[in-house]
Amino acid sequence: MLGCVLRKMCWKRTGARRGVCTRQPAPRVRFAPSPTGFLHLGGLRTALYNYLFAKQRGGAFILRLEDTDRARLLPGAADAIEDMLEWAGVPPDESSRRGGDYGPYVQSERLPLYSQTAAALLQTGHAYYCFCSNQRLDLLKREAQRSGHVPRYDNRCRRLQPEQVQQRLAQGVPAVVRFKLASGAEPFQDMVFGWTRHEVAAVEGDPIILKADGFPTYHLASVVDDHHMRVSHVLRGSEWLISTAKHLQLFRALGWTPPAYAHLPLLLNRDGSKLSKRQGDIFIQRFREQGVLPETLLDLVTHAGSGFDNNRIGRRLEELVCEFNISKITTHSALLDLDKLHEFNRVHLQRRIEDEEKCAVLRDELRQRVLHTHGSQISDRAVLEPLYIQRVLELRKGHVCSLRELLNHMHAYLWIRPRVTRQQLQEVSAEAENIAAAVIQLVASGGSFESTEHLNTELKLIASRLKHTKYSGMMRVLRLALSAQQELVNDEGF
Ligand SMILES: Nc1ncnc2c1ncn2[C@@H]1O[C@H](COP(=O)(O)OP(=O)(O)OP(=O)(O)O)[C@@H](O)[C@H]1O
Repeated sequence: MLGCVLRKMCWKRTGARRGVCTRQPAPRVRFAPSPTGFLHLGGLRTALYNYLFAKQRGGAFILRLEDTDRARLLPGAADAIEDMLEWAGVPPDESSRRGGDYGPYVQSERLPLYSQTAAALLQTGHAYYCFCSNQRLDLLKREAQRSGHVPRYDNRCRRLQPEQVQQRLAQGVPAVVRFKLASGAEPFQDMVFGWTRHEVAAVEGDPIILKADGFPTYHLASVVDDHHMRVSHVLRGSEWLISTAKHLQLFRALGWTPPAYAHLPLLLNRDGSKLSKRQGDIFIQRFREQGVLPETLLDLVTHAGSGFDNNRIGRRLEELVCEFNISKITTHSALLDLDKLHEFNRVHLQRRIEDEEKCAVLRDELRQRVLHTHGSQISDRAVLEPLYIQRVLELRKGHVCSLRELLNHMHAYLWIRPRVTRQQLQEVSAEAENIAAAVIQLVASGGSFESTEHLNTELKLIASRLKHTKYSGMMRVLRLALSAQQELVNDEGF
């Protein structure tokens, strides 16, 4: 805790990493997903690091939806992304749902800003209209591929005379706006990757910034929005690192001060591929449905990567905020280890059970789940009482890793009368009826079951009176009668 306070003070008074003695304004950071799919673990980690960075320094965490790729929009994804951030405990301070001073927070509602900016760039000669048809662009691409070169636009329309441009516009020839890349690369200091330099004009043709349908591409839209939303730090996936040179050129052409950049290592699948919406990867909703707790996911994604002094298990959100240290983020991508999920959830579930307030919520949730799963089969309504549910939670904490597990067939005996036939019991022991009668008598006599030791002594006494059944055989009969399980209940995960 003390470390956290010191880090906050240190950040405010100095330029922290650079050691500059100036007071830093509270940062404004943004998470900017495209609503072309649901939030996955990789996106969640990038969102979380933005959140931690902002909260550690008393700043604002903005959610901006980048919905300019109209062909890939997925209905419902925008809402679902924000729902998942809220569920995960990292809600934005500003978003289209929450409002804020710098909205709209959805790019499709900001189109005039982009067209005005493109017009300004055309005006100052930093951009130009391009009338090249898709056919020509395809041809360029194929030619490059045939000759073993990386395909790139040849900047042909840069050379059009103003009259030619006017004429084509007047004729209604479809046009895009391209940004003139300057040659020569200016290095910049990335907060994670350090000094970086990318000679973009040497490897790429001039990029499109405004499409023929009036929608901006990512490059223009993100620069315009970062400027107008007063974003001070851009923390985004490292796949954008090489585009940053382009973005910095745009900032310069517009006369704007760029934000500081931190490119975050990506979370990868086991096969080394990037977790991505396009592959329908590991969506947060799915984990939630399976009973994974939000703090488990936060723990899992931070554990996979860097950004902390150590890799201990079981950090709560407040601890993540305190302990996050951007200078500890490494440049290499991290493999996601889903095998840890069970262990992490077990730890966090136990913590919730031990927290009075959170446990009350768990009890309600478990009750709902019990009703949903066993509903009409429940003959003893006492199993729905808070005290009973609390007892179940206490007994199974540290063993089960999700509430869902308490509803599987192995745990059905906790809620409904087990279905076992006399024959099944007799197959285990010919003295099954005697055992049952003796145990029923023990219960009816009001024997104290407060301690397991006491209960064991009583049960051993009953076993000693049996002729053909040992204590272990008697226990098998009881287990079968009470739980319909032949073997000990094994906790099996989600
Ligand atoms: N696997 C990942 N690990 C870490 N950050 C990621 C990962 N995938 C995406 N991000 C980051 O999350 C933010 C939002 O990403 P976005 O919504 O574009 O998701 P995406 O999975 O990259 O999408 P798509 O694959 O559909 O292009 C971006 O900053 C992006 O860099």
